[in-house]
Amino acid sequence: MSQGKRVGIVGAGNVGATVAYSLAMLGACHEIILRDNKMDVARGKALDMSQAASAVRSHTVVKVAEDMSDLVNCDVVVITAGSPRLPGMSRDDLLMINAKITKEVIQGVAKYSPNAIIIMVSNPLDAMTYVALKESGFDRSRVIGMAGILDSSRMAAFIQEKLGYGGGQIRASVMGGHGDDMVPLPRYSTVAGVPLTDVLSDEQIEEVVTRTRHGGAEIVGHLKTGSAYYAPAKSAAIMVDAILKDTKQIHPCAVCLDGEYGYSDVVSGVPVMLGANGAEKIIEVTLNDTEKEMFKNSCASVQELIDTLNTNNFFEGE
Ligand SMILES: NC(=O)c1ccc[n+]([C@@H]2O[C@H](COP(=O)([O-])OP(=O)(O)OC[C@H]3O[C@@H](n4cnc5c(N)ncnc54)[C@H](O)[C@@H]3O)[C@@H](O)[C@H]2O)c1
Ligand SMILES: O=C(O)C[C@H](O)C(=O)O
Repeated sequence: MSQGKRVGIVGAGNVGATVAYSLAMLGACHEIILRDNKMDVARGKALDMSQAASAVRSHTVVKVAEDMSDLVNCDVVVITAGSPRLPGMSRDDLLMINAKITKEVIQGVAKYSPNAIIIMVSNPLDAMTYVALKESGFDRSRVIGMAGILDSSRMAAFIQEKLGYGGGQIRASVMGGHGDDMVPLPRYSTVAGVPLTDVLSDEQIEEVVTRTRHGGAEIVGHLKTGSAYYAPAKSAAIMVDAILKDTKQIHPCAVCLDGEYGYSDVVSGVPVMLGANGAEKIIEVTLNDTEKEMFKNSCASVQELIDTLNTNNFFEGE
């Protein structure tokens, strides 16, 4: 199934290189093409990874794109180009700088890999997914943002830490945008099938929810020079693998809504069925009034960023 598949990765920094490494170790595709402005860094990492793939007898080869035109006929392209935040910054502070980079690289992707499925990673994630959608002109099913798998995994890890058991058996659920007002859903979270509310107190659940919302900043605070990359990269690799293998499994992903949950023309994180055609189906789960209100606030935050781009005539001339 994965034979002959080609994955492009734009941005060979911490996240991009780790996505590439993860895919190469899985043997998820035949070729990975790394593109970064820092050509020598990309070259060095591609060589290093191809040698690691060889060590584990993986058929994946990792190459470098001299420019965007080498990113031709990719099945999936992962976009991690852009600045990460530093301590004291919010993801939204990256809006204008990363929107410019996203615009430029997406135009290249649309030109050279017109049939690709784009997985956005750069922050602020939901707004960058919106930019990628508009700049590519692709159907919304082919422009998908990575955040929900990461945020849910973080929530699961924090639940495990609180409980002291259940690792690998925890299914946590997070919807909404990838910002401080994301929507962790304890009601849809379980430990080996047992509702979270049966094993943690309300107070403990609230602590998990708050820590999940600030999970990215917690790591930025420790690293100081950038943001998380192991869990983000693995989450993106899971999406790539699901698409290449046409698994039809459901993962929380950021997509442009078109009436789902009562919203349109705004990107938010929702459960999505991933397959060979990208986001093949959006699942609408039942939210109670409190959850609906949180989802509404989260969509409003993403909408504000889109409005800022429009106010700055970012999409003008298209
Ligand atoms: N969605 C998420 O959950 C999530 C998680 C982690 C990081 N991120 C975001 O991903 C982005 C990358 O993070 P990182 O830690 O890998 O940063 P990084 O600085 O390590 O890597 C970014 C890379 O992009 C490259 N780049 C910049 N402009 C480019 C261009 N026009 N063409 C090609 N390459 C270009 C840089 O040279 C650099 O190597 C950041 O915006 C970060 O906030 C998102
Ligand atoms: O926190 C960040 O800025 C990076 C990423 O969005 C994350 O959640 O780890």
